Amino acid sequence: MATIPGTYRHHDYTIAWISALPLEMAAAVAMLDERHPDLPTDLSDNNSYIFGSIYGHNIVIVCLPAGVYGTTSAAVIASQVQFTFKSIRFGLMVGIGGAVPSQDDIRLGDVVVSKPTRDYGGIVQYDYGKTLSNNRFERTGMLNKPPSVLLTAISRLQAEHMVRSSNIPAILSDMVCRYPKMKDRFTYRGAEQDVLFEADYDHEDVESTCANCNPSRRKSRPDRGYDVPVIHYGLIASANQVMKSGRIRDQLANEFGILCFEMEAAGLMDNFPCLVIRGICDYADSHKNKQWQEYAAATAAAYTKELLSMIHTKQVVDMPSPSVALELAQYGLKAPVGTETYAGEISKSLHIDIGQLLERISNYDHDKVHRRLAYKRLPGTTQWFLNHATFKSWLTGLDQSSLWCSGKIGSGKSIIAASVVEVVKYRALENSSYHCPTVFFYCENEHSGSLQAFYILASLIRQLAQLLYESHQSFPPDVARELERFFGRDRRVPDYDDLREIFNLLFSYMPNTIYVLDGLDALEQQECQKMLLLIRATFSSASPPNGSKIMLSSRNHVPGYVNIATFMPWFLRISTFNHVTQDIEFYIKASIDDKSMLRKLTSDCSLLEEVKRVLLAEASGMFLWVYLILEILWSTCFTDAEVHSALRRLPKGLKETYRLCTQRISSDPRAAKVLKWVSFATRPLHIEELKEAVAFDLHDTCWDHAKVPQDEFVLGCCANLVVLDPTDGCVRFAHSSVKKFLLSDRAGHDARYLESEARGNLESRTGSQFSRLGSSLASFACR
Ligand SMILES: Nc1ncnc2c1ncn2[C@@H]1O[C@H](COP(=O)(O)OP(=O)(O)OP(=O)(O)O)[C@@H](O)[C@H]1O
Repeated sequence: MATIPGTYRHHDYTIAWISALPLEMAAAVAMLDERHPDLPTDLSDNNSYIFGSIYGHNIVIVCLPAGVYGTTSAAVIASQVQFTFKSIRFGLMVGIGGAVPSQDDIRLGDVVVSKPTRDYGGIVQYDYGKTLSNNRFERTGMLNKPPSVLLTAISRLQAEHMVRSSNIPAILSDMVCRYPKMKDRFTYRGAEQDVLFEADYDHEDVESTCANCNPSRRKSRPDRGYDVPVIHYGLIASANQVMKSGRIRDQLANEFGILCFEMEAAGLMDNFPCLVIRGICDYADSHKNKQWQEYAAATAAAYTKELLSMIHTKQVVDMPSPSVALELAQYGLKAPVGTETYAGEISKSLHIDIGQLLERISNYDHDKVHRRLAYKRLPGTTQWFLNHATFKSWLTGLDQSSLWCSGKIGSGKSIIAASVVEVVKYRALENSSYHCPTVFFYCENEHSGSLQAFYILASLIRQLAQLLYESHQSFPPDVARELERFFGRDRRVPDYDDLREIFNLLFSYMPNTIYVLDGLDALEQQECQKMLLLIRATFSSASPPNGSKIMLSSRNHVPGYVNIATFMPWFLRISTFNHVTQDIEFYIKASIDDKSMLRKLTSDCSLLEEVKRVLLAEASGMFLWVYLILEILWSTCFTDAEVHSALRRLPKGLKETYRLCTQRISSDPRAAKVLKWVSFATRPLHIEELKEAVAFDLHDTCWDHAKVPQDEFVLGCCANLVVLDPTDGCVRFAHSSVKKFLLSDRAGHDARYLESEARGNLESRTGSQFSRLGSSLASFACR
């Protein structure tokens, strides 16, 4: 439900972030996108809380009382948190821990995340059990696993990190930018300060640092060559005692396969669905000291933030609350998803469940598209737009209802639109906490019909109906009547005019709503005109009707009109032209840093600076061009001379660049296959589906696993024209213009990429009897 500024209540908070030490709490606070005002707590709740949000999740941060650590203290905290915040769905125990270096190549500053194994739920309470007569100690009991929403997010993030580097460095530099005071203590300490001694060599002098320890007893480990923290997934040991012995550490680690030691998790796991994340600050031996604690707390917090970006707020809200979940778990039951949001019938006059009703209005997953675009944004970019005086006056002013963001192809307008949606729907603008109901649509040719006015309007109606229902738990009678007529028992098939009327009705019941529509230029002329006429009729003057506002983003020209400003002159306008240069510069630098982790383009720093300079000068405002050129440079240049030569012959504009990409891949028949499948499947294919589709031909009659290519091949063979979408694991074109280019420029590339042939191929394939492809292939046919 949308939250009005300054009115967060206890029940708005769904995630508890638990820290054991103030320095861990500080790292947690530094991760907040937005800090919320304090809330009063019950007299019986002695905790002190800090409130805020990350990626739209409302989070309460709590710290154990000063000097009181351990499992018992954590258990008490957990029960108080649950008492005060009834909507908390799970906890994140985030802080520092001691590593077991023998289990994995774990270094100080790395992060260990608790992950269940066959025998344990992720945490091993090694001091819990019974002493047997022969003086042996038998560990008993298995602590609960983290909730599945977190385990799924972990898997997704693990997969992500296999294809791209983690966002932790970016999150940490953002932290230092926002909180310069943290720079001294919460940043990387240096590889030379990361010293590991042999497990059986004890610290020489209890009072001092390792200055007196024998350097010859240091374990030599290869230089990693990078300082980005590595994430390790596995078992974490928890007990009420500090682990300060290399020998016992390794003994326990060998017994359980433990990666890390800490002291609180065991107190939480059985009372509270929880995930434990530990930044490594020492090696749990007698040399243990505090030098790395702050940085380790920061890396664990940054990982947690990245993990939260993998989880949608609705997934959390739809989880049963821990008390319900624990109760149901005792009976081996699971709570039905979404019961809290959509309980029962929508009103007496309606005869279907609200969820079913919304699905009937539109089954388009607008939120998923949003997540994908928001995810693409490089942190730190699009800020120029959000800080633009015109944007601010549109968002907060009383006399401006309409804004148009215009710009050329690939200049980042969709990403800007997604940033605006993030700001107004899921978080608040820095220092202004502006939150309001938000309805949005990104025009993408992802599903058949999705570029039609009817389809867009249906999605807007669905979102408005959902917002209205969530705020009142029922519909006004006239709305209920209309919804019943078309989407309830009567199910009359609506035409565009019917939808327009329903939209107008809902619009009038939803004041102060923000509408964001991106990419109307992708529509055919007639469809675009329908949408623009509707927008003009609804937002017919500068001042906002019922306080609602609209932001359109599109290319400069829209089908049927010279541009939006000539059709609706009262629209405020912000052009990306000239404004995105700084973002593009940042994007070039970040992309080069990213790519250099895998392979350095050159070791000549001045040449690398030259690459950056030329790219910035030639990009002419297009992120997309930069993205493609970087791939070309990295996959075709292996000497400095080749880099110099490539820089002199850079393709101008997107068309020339696409042509170069397709020329490079045209000799590879498998690349043509990938392009065909990505083009003509009626829905985006999951990478696993695509790999299978590419693996087999029409003459194949049985499944042969050995033919299935690797992910890297499928993604790498098309010169970055297709990309893996980490939010759903599907493979899509890097941009909608790629498909248009491929279809329009057939003469310029491989003739195998012909629609008719692709159709025939796919149609025959869906009819064949692959054992594994089965249902997935049958579910999409050709357009
Ligand atoms: N702020 C950003 N951070 C990271 N990547 C970006 C950013 N802006 C743009 N990009 C990259 O450039 C691509 C093109 O951006 P986007 O789709 O937003 O352009 P557009 O202006 O909406 O294009 P079109 O006119 O075709 O709709 C994106 O898919 C993304 O890969």
